[in-house]
Amino acid sequence: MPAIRTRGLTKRYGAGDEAVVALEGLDLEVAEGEVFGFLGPNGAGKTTTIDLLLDFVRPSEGSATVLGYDAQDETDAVRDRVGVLPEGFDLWDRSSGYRHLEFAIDSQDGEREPDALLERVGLDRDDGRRPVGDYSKGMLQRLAMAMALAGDPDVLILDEPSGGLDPNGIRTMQEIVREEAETGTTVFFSSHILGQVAAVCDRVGILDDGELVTVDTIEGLRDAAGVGSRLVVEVAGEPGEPIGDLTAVEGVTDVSRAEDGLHVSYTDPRAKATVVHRLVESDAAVLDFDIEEATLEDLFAAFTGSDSSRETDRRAERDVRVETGGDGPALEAESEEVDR
Ligand SMILES: Nc1ncnc2c1ncn2[C@@H]1O[C@H](COP(=O)(O)OP(=O)(O)OP(=O)(O)O)[C@@H](O)[C@H]1O
Repeated sequence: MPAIRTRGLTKRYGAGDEAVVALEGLDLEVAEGEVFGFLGPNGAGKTTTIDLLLDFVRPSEGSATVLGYDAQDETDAVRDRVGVLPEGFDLWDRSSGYRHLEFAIDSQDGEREPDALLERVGLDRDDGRRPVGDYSKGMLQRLAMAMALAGDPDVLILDEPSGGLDPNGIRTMQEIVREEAETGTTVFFSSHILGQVAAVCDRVGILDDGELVTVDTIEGLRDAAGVGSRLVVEVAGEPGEPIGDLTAVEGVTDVSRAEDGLHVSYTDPRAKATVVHRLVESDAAVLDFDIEEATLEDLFAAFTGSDSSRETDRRAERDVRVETGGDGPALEAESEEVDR
């Protein structure tokens, strides 16, 4: 039995000429225990899909089940088993984080301890005792994650979970997703940030303008779209190795010269080491190199033909790497700002 199954799920807001088609004939299956990334730009229909799964809105057509329960007819059974971190949420400003968690645990018949949940999301005891009106955006997001976990859910639905989180917060969130998945929880992770989805998801569905464009693994998507990553190598002098020879390296798809250095595109990450090694062996001195990951925009451009802001996005990612001296979550945090 799939954890989530939709058939022809369609949602139109409004009627007649004014109608907005938020979701069009969604057929989707998410397996139990899977971490599924639901990717799409603003307005693609991600939140609408989640609202339909939880019966916050009614479909115009089609159906959905969660853990075998009908989303419209067996809503309580669905909500009892699902933990949700919604995109926008209201909390009681004067109540503490601890109180919110007590309430969330009670209302979901959970057995987890508020302090253990606070610790899990990186909020300490003192934070937990403060009114949430005093919390920063990132702290609120951490608390919302803890509330989603309060009932020990079988399905965890996260709608843009990284909003307001700093790099550490993003790392914590990713760790929680992995830990939950290890215990068999299905995670439905909605985001418009490819890097975050790629870091934790088994498979990804791309939604564009209410329609599911494709479902695949991240690697499968890159292969299918022919969108690889790029190595930018800053060299002093001319590389002795003719450019043509680098294109012969397995996994390399393209090599070109640009102002900031040699651009080597590849679909197989193992190609990087060979390329750098060959350049070092050549007469050129390798001064620096950088890896630019394919972005969500690249994948969208490949799958939907939509416009791409690849260069802006890539430059921003590179700047962050330089500032932080790191990669991974820091890069993702900045990409988020650029994307938003
Ligand atoms: N209550 C509503 N009334 C009218 N239109 C709506 C309503 N809710 C959503 N929409 C429209 O449906 C479409 C899909 O919106 P949705 O919020 O599902 O997208 P999303 O992928 O979650 O976007 P974001 O990443 O910005 O949250 C958008 O065109 C949006 O304007």
